[in-house]
Amino acid sequence: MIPSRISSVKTRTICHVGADNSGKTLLVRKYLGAVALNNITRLVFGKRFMNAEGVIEGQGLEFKAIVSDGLKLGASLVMAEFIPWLHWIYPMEEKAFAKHGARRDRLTRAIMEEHTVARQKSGAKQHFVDALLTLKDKYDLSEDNIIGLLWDMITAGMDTTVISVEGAMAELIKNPRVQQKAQEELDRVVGFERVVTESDFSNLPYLQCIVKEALRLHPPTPLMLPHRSNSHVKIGGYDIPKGSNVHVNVWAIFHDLAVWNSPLEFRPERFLEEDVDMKGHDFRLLPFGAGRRMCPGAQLGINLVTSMLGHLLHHFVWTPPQGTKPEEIDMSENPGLVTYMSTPMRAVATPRLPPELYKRMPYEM
Ligand code: HEM
Repeated sequence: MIPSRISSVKTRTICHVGADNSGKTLLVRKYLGAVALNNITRLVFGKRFMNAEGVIEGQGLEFKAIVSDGLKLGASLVMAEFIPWLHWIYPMEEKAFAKHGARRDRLTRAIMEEHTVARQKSGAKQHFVDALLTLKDKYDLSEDNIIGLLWDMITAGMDTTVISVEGAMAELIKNPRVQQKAQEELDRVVGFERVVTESDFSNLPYLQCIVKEALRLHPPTPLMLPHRSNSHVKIGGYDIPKGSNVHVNVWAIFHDLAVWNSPLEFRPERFLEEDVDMKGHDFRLLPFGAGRRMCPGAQLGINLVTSMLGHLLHHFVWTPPQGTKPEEIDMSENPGLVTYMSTPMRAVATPRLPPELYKRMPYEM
């Protein structure tokens, strides 16, 4: 269960892009990564590791190094698991895992201790770490359980949102008609005197369709996460022995001509014509999986992606770098458990709102 404040995070993506970058070619992923990092660490730990100038210091550097090591180690584990004879290539892996785990636990325990002291002084806060520490006795959670849960949220919530927004932005630059239609909706609903907030989402149906269409065309986890069968089953005529690792190829379903009209076309209107659920009830669109191991951060993920896209589109007109045509944007993807675009997207952001709306805003922790 995710505490309500966690599901109502505000993403000030604009603070990271800024009006002073007008006309410059930006590496969009760099800014999205900074927003995702700050969002997730605020939700989980109640901390921003990156300051207003985009500089990461102290605990933040340690945090970033741990995330990056975890991803590298995770990737090698998957390879060795699928091709057992490759195990010999990774002789140090167990030691590396133990070292990584110890480093991660040290940092997390220090942060947990800070929260325990703060809670004793001024009562419970609503960050995920506080929620878990408060529920520790009720649900018999060990410290290791809590550390595991905290890091599940971090690793699962960061790349997925960045990939979704980068894919959507690439499509919006390739399809200026869609970008303009979204901006017209934002101008109508939000106007020119304030920024988008979460309470606007229900009045922005076209923006919501863009989020769905982006997750359909560019699902961040195209094979979902691996599941292991706990008994022998037969599905669609195939025997799946007990203990098999099973991947569901949602990418194939989302691009299937038998399921979607013109599946390769980025056309958010398809979801205005037919409202397709994407939270596990309609098997045509399962970017978050389905069933009891479905993504527990689905609604949070949707809100984060909607908020980031809403801010980016409301504040800026997005075009390809000078001398590049929209159709030249490389949309190929790197294979992996999460699939980033092979070539990080570059784009030019031109401000479209009054200057005061680009100022940094104070935030509450
Ligand atoms: C657009 C964003 C996101 C997408 C597309 C996404 C997608 C997924 C998918 C496909 C799975 C595996 C489901 C399965 O295999 O059945 C998953 C699992 C998970 N997701 Fe997400 N996710 C997103 C954002 C988030 C966020 C923001 C969080 C939390 C902060 C989160 C936390 C998790 C966790 C903890 C799991 C593992 C659940 C388990 O093993 O039972 N996700 N996600």
